[in-house]
Amino acid sequence: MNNDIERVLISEEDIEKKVIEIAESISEEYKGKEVILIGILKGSVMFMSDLMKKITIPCKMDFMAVSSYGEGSESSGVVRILKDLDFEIRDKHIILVEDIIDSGVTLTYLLKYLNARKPASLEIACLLNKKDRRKVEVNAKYIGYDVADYFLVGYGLDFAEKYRNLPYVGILKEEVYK
Ligand SMILES: O=P(O)(O)OC[C@H]1O[C@H](OP(=O)(O)OP(=O)(O)O)[C@H](O)[C@@H]1O
Ligand SMILES: Nc1nc2[nH]cnc2c(=O)[nH]1
Repeated sequence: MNNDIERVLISEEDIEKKVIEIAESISEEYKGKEVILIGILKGSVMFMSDLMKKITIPCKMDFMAVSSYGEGSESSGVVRILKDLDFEIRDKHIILVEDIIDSGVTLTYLLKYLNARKPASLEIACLLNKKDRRKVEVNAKYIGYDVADYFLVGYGLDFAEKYRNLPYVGILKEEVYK
């Protein structure tokens, strides 16, 4: 697997430090409240579990699975819910947890969908932000790293379901996906 990586963009150690930083901010800013973290499957799984372990206030987890209509690298703008929440979120403090924001289409849709259920608050925590790729503006409260438009894998990010288990975020060699 490592042979398919052009170079490591964010090391395991750096990810760990960043996750702790974000968890500390959340623990401080939501003190006295209970938070529900909602992970968007599957890419967020590593970030979600590491983040949750470092949060020191009461915290629950739930997951959603979504897919964009029309596969391929460009999001079509339409999002389909494959798995909805188990929890009722009315009057709850919600943080959506994502591995990466790219076009912003997925999160824009989810914010609208979940806001209709009247949570007390709804924010976003994402590890990676490809802000130059945005088609729709999304305001994420917690962002790990702004990244350039490389094809990234590892720490939850896949290519054809592979590489999610790499402990770092790396740039995939072009010859692997072209
Ligand atoms: O900002 P956008 O352009 O909407 O793209 C971001 C979405 O794309 C990725 O998921 P993907 O569809 O690759 O599924 P996965 O998490 O199961 O890998 C990522 O985890 C976000 O959910
Ligand atoms: N695996 C992966 N998924 C993405 N979705 C948007 N950008 C990326 C990326 O660089 N890698």
